[in-house]
Amino acid sequence: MTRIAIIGGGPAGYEAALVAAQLGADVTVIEEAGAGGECVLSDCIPSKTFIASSGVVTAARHSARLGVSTGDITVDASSVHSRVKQLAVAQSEDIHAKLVKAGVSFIAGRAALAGAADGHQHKVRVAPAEGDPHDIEADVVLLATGATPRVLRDAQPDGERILTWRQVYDLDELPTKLIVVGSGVTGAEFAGAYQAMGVEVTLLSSRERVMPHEDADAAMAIENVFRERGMEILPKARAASVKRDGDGVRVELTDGRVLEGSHALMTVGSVPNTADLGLAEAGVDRGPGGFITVDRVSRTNVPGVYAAGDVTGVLMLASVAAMQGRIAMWHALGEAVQPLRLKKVAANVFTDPELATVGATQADVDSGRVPARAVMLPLEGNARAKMNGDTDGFVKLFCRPASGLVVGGVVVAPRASELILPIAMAVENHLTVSELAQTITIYPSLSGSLAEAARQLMQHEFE
Ligand SMILES: Cc1cc2nc3c(=O)[nH]c(=O)nc-3n(C[C@H](O)[C@H](O)[C@H](O)COP(=O)(O)OP(=O)(O)OC[C@H]3O[C@@H](n4cnc5c(N)ncnc54)[C@H](O)[C@@H]3O)c2cc1C
Ligand SMILES: NC(=O)c1ccc[n+]([C@@H]2O[C@H](COP(=O)([O-])OP(=O)(O)OC[C@H]3O[C@@H](n4cnc5c(N)ncnc54)[C@H](O)[C@@H]3O)[C@@H](O)[C@H]2O)c1
Repeated sequence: MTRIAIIGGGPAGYEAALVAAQLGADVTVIEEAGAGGECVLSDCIPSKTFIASSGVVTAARHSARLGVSTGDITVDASSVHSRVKQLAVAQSEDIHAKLVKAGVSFIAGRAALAGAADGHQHKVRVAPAEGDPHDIEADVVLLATGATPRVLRDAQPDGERILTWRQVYDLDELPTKLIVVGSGVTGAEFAGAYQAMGVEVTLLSSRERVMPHEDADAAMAIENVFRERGMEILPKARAASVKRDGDGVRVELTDGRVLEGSHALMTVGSVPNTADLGLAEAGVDRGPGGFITVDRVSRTNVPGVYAAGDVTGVLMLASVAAMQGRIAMWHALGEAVQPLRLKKVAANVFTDPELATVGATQADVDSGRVPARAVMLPLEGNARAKMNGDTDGFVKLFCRPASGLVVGGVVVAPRASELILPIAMAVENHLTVSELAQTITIYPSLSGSLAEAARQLMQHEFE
């Protein structure tokens, strides 16, 4: 029986463990924080639970537009935070139970590679939360240790006023004036959620616009909604330092500007968890930013040692982490396996409205990397969007110029995370715009705009 040791029990680690157990391997997962990892306990699940509460506030605030008055809206921060924490713990317990049921040995504690491999044998040093440190032997090791919020030298989080996204749920009350430092996906999601909850928010964007890695039209659409709702967004604003100042914070920008707020939320990216993992001693290579270098079947340079998830920095999404972990196990256990394909990964930003993408991007098309035609339809023309009072957003579809094959799309809309699936399926299954257009959609529905975009792209074929 192949012995597999998995260090880290987030989506990369636990999904790998389930696949390996299903294939009859002897699997041990060593995890420090709890089953499900930081994804479940402090990052993805808690932030989306928090955002679910903020969405209720937004709906209530906008209800008057639909002729419904709800009276005063109050947010009880401790109830919101305890719901966030309870849901995360419950999810972690579910995952733990699933692992145990699958026959996986789960050790709460830390682990590291214990030196170079002896032939095909790897040693993993385990420091359990309870009990004595010991070594276990494994034929295959998966490193799935995730990443940690990046800390700027002059902006040390104190857990009270200067916060990482993992610390916000410990506050007794919501901030009164929050400065969000960093406008990547994490910064944008939290800035939007806090603003919805009635917090005065200033969002610092080190670039020209928020979410510089996302579709420019989509990011600008979200930025416009944020501004309309009263958020202050400072472009080209890079924080040089964030200091505690009495009952508040003082943020100094690199251009000398100074901002004051009640709290600062640091969302300036993540660094891989590779410290004390024994990588150098075991000869495992790391690349730029310290991320573990892997190929498309999750192999490191050391035979028998795989890595998956945020610690590889490939694409920091739970879905990708899970797939990298599964691929590692399929490969290690001799199953037929398709190398990781990043071009077809659907992703979603949980702002209001949401921003979902899949496949080719506008940047691919503009640069000529992907020859494609595009159509963008604002939701202002969609009957259902008008009824719901949700017209901020659009759908955008890309297809091959001659064949009409759907190669990608962008949706900015309420629940774009659900609306992206038809485009993702079209991209995955090589459907054409004609095939998409000939699908009868619900009337009235937001998905009707997808079919309409496809119809418009069909028309171009004949021009
Ligand atoms: C605020 C936020 C929101 C996000 N929202 C989404 C989202 O909506 N959708 C999405 O797809 N992705 C989202 N992501 C990204 C997603 O959370 C990560 O891509 C995912 O957590 C990666 O999984 P992982 O298994 O690599 O790492 P993790 O989930 O971080 O798990 C790794 C685990 O390894 C443990 N560990 C580290 N070192 C050791 C050691 N030496 N021994 C034992 N255990 C160790 C850690 O404690 C951790 O629990 C979000 C990220 C952030 C920051
Ligand atoms: N919904 C989701 O799926 C979701 C949610 C959150 C995060 N994630 C993933 O996590 C990964 C990381 O995203 P992220 O937003 O945490 O990090 P990021 O690295 O993408 O963004 C951090 C931003 O902070 C800026 N920054 C850095 N130093 C700064 C300073 N001193 N002052 C002002 N700005 C500064 C950077 O320029 C960058 O734009 C992404 O790959 C993302 O997809 C996914």
